[in-house]
Formats: sequence, C-alpha cells, structure tokens
Amino acid sequence: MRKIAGAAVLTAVEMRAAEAGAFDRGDDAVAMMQRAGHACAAAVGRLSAGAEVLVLCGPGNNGGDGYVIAASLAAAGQPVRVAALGAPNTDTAVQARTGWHRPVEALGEAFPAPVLVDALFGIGISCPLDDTVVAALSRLGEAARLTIAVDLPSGVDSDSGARLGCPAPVDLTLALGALKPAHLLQPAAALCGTVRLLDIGVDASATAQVIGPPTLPEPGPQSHKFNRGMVAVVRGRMAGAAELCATAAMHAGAGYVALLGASMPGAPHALVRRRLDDEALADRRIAALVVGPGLGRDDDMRALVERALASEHALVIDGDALHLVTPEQLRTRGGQIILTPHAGEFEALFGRSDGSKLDRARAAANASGATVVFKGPDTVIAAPDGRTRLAPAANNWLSTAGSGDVLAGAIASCLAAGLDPLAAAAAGVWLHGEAARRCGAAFIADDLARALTQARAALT
Ligand SMILES: NC(=O)C1=CN([C@@H]2O[C@H](COP(=O)(O)OP(=O)(O)OC[C@H]3O[C@@H](n4cnc5c(N)ncnc54)[C@H](O)[C@@H]3O)[C@@H](O)[C@H]2O)[C@@H](O)CC1
Ligand SMILES: [K+]
Repeated sequence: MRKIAGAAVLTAVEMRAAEAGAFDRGDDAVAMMQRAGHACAAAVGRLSAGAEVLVLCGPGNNGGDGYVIAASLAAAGQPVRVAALGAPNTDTAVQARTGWHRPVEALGEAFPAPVLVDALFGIGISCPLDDTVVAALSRLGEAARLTIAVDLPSGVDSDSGARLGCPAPVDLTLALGALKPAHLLQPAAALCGTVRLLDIGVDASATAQVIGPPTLPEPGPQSHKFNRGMVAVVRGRMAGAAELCATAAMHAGAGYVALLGASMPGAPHALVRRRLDDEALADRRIAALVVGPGLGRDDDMRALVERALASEHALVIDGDALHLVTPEQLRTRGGQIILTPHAGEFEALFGRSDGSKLDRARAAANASGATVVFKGPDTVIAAPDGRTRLAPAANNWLSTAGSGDVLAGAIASCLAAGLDPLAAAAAGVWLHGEAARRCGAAFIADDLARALTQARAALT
C-alpha cells in the first residue's frame, strides 16, 4: 500500500489494456484477482484491528475482489461476513466466489458491521445505481466505524468523476494497480476519503500522473539573482493582485522579481519596481513574464496583452488576460505559454464542451498549443503533447481571494528557474498546495504567498 504522489492515472480503457498486457505476458486474471484481493485484505485486516468486517460484493470483478478479500480475512481468523448484489457474472468472479465457503446475505437485508468493505462496483459501472442499492450502501456505511472502498467508491464514473447515484463518502479507497481519474476529479474525489495505491502486477505507465514533490534547481556557488530566474509581472488596473503574484514568485524561489507598473506602498522591499514601457518589457533577462492578475479587460489592457504576446518571453497568462486572447492567437504565437484558468475563465477561452475535466484540459492544450492549468478543487494540467498531471486533494481553504494570483507567481518562478512548462506548472501547483497545508485554516493569500518559502524549503 503506498501513497499516490507520482502514481500513474489510467482511464478504464487504459486500465483494461494494461491488464490485457499483463495477460499477454503470461499472467492470468484469476491470479491477478487473488493478488488484488489479498493486498486489500492485508490492508483491511491491519485497519480493522480484529473488528467484524462486512464485505459487499457486486456482480462483476470488483465483487470478485470482494470474495477474495472475505476469504483471505476468514483464513486469517478475522470475523467477516459477505452480502451480495446477485450472483457473480464474470468467469473470474465466479472463480473467486468458489473460495468463499460461508453464507452470502442479500444486500438489502444485510446486518451492519463496524468495518464495511465496498466491493460492489469499480471501473465497470455503466449507469446510475438503483436507489435501493444507494439506500443499502448508506445504511451500512452510516452504521460502520470504518468504510473502505475497493478500487473506487461504488457509484462514481471512473473516467469523469461524475456521480452515478449518490453514494456516501468512504474513509479509505484502495486503488488497484493505478489511480483512476475519479480518485482525483470532483465530485468523486471528495467521496474517496484517503486514497492509497495497491500493486497488483500490472505495468501502469501512463501519460497522466498524480503531482508529487517536484525537483527544483538549488542555488550553487555560481548562482546570482538573474540566473536563479527573473520573473516580471505586468501590473494592470488592480495593483494588489499583481503584487501578490510577484510576492509569491519571490517566495517560491525566483532570484529577481520585477513589477512592471506603479506599485502600492507596502509591497516587499525586495520587489523591483519598474516603469511599464517597451524597454522593460523587452528586457532579455526576463525568464518568465506574467500577465493577467488584476489586469482589467478594457481596450488598453487588451493592447497590453498583445505587447506581452509580441515579446519573446515565456509567458504565464492568468485572470483577466484569459478573456483577451484566443486559442488560435496563442497557437500562432507559440513559444512557452502557461494558461491558468479557473472554470469560468476556461469556458470563456475555450467554450463549453462535454467530456471530463481531463478531456477538456487536453483538448484546450491541443487547441492553444499552450500548457493549460485548469484550476479548481481538482486541478488538471495538460501539455500540448498530451502529457497530463492531476493534483491530489488540497486544503479547501485555498478558496480565498488572491489564491490564483499566488499560484500564477509560483508557476512563473518555476518556469523562470528553467523547468519545462508542464513541470513548472506541476511544481507551482505542488508548492501552492504545500503552502496551503502549512497555513492550516482561514489564511489569506498574503500568508499563502509567504508560506511558499517553507514549502520550497521542504524540498531541499
Ligand atoms: N483481472 C481483472 O479483470 C481485474 C479486475 N479488477 C477489479 O475489477 C473491477 C472491474 O471489473 P468489471 O469490469 O467486472 O466491472 P465492475 O465489477 O466494476 O462492474 C461491472 C458489473 O456491474 C454491472 N453494472 C454496471 N453498472 C451497474 C449499475 N448501475 N447497477 C447494477 N449493475 C451494474 C455490470 O453489468 C457488470 O456486471 C475493477 O474495478 C477492479 O476492482 C481487479 O481485481 C484487478 C484484476
Ligand atoms: K467499490
């Protein structure tokens, strides 16, 4: 059982292909299910500390895992019962069922137990759960002290994270072989509780990964303020947002940060103030230019965004600037560009579309040629080459004014340090999440920007 940082994230189709690849190499489905079930049982056994376990088994292979878990716990002397939603209907699950030699209760009539293991449905759920199933899950979940989902909480769509029924949250989800998008995308992610990964012997390499602690360059004897990475932030109508962004860039490790445009009294002394003119914008030492925080959306600001696009700098485009560009314009401009839209900005720039947040971020990166950081409680980063990174659940207190300005600054700092746009975006999201974790509760964006120093120090 391991933590999820850096883990591969596979869609249902990719997961089945990974399993098929293992079978092609001589593995078989029954052996794989035994490994999955025994790995789950070991975790359940440790966590239940001898309390009675009720395992709920569905009709497919998720249910098959459940029978193996129950049999394994029984063999270890743990009190365990099984309740099922019908008979197993796959060869592998039928085989797993033969290993359980005790009664099987009907789901709707099952008596609760202190530990509930949900092995009703995993990646194979295809339509919303019946109300009677949701009612049974809720009743048994509420009565349990500890609820554990096998692979996924039953009633969520594996690829999109949508609810299929209204399941209650579980305490722990044991992801089998790889993470699935639903472990990270809302609303499903909030139902998963703590997520841990179990190895079941499949090769789970993928273009999508969970963001983990980044590797960032450390200063050495040759370092000076400019080669540590110079960030410039364009000040628009609201100076505060640009100053927050610039402050965040400094605390995330940039060697030199310039605010282009008039600052307000009280900004950090280390922040370099420069006039916003062509000479400042053309400064070749700028390694990342941020435009958008507190910018405004009038014609003057549109012209300013165009001047930023006309520069040769690597760009972080945030906030209002996302309303003043088009995907085609960005694709034509090329070069290193990171976009940091929240849901409203994303829709304004890329329009409404169906599909999961992962699909939408990938399509946006493809359309714009930029790296897209689709922000929210389930941030997804997509690069134009198809690689994606998904953020683990972060501190919900991040839903505060200025939090996005801080993120843009953190990302710009990592871009200026020489990381490629995908790595820089992922590093910035990690630093932002770690800073928020350290801040605890009810912090403001100024605290968050300062806490980036501690988040950065945690990596050294
Ligand atoms: N070798 C394998 O195939 C392995 C499979 N694994 C497990 O197998 C799971 C996937 O198994 P399956 O593909 O069989 O899928 P599931 O077991 O998730 O569910 C599919 C079954 O549920 C039924 N179903 C779907 N939606 C329903 C609904 N709303 N109401 C009632 N019934 C519904 C389907 O008709 C089918 O019988 C994974 O999540 C994982 O837990 C693991 O054991 C690893 C190995
Ligand atoms: K499940």
